[in-house]
Amino acid sequence: MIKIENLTKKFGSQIILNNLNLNIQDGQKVLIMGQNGAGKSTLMKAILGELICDSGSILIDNINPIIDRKNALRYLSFVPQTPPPLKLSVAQLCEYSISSTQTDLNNIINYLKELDLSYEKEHKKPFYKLSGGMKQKVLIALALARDSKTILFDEPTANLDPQAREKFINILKSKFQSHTLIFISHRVSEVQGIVNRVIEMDLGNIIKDSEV
Ligand SMILES: Nc1ncnc2c1ncn2[C@@H]1O[C@H](COP(=O)(O)OP(=O)(O)OP(=O)(O)O)[C@@H](O)[C@H]1O
Repeated sequence: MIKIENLTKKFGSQIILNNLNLNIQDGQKVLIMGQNGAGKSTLMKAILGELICDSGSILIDNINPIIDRKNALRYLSFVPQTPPPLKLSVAQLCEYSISSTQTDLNNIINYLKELDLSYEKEHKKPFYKLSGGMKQKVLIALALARDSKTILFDEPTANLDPQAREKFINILKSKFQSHTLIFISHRVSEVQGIVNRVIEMDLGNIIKDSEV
């Protein structure tokens, strides 16, 4: 369970997260929406322990991700909005993920295959030379293969073609029913049929929180 209490984050004098309270139960599929600059990515960074907030608390299964990030990250995977410009080859990136998270290479390869990306064909390529959609597929496959209890996705389908998007959604529907999934997206249609809760943010506040 993710438990967020009275979380406030400011950048300079600008309040980005405004005394936010939010509980996400195990197994929930949550979409976080809101206009550009509403604070969605900032909230995700805070959950991942990447950002120290000014006040309030976050607990992930009773672990504070700022104090014990390594332990908190055992339960969390993350697919970022902007893939990092890594010089590592796809194979090296997979090896890194395997060594740091006990992921199985066959799992990664299978998810890539399901998303129509051939590991055989692409594994020697530097990650930064892949197309935007291919990068996204690699990051999605790495996150899914970790099989962590909670997976956070920041605009995961933004670079995917319609077929890959459908395949991604089908994988989540068939294999990740019991996981906690948290998406940031501007479009409900992107994650329709998966999410059961929609949260809308505006200027650092939760302005709507509804079951769907
Ligand atoms: N490191 C930073 N330093 C200063 N301001 C920041 C920083 N990171 C984010 N902000 C500001 O915080 C606000 C919220 O940004 P955030 O990225 O959380 O928005 P978002 O809801 O994810 O937007 P988008 O839909 O555009 O991705 C913005 O006004 C942004 O300029």
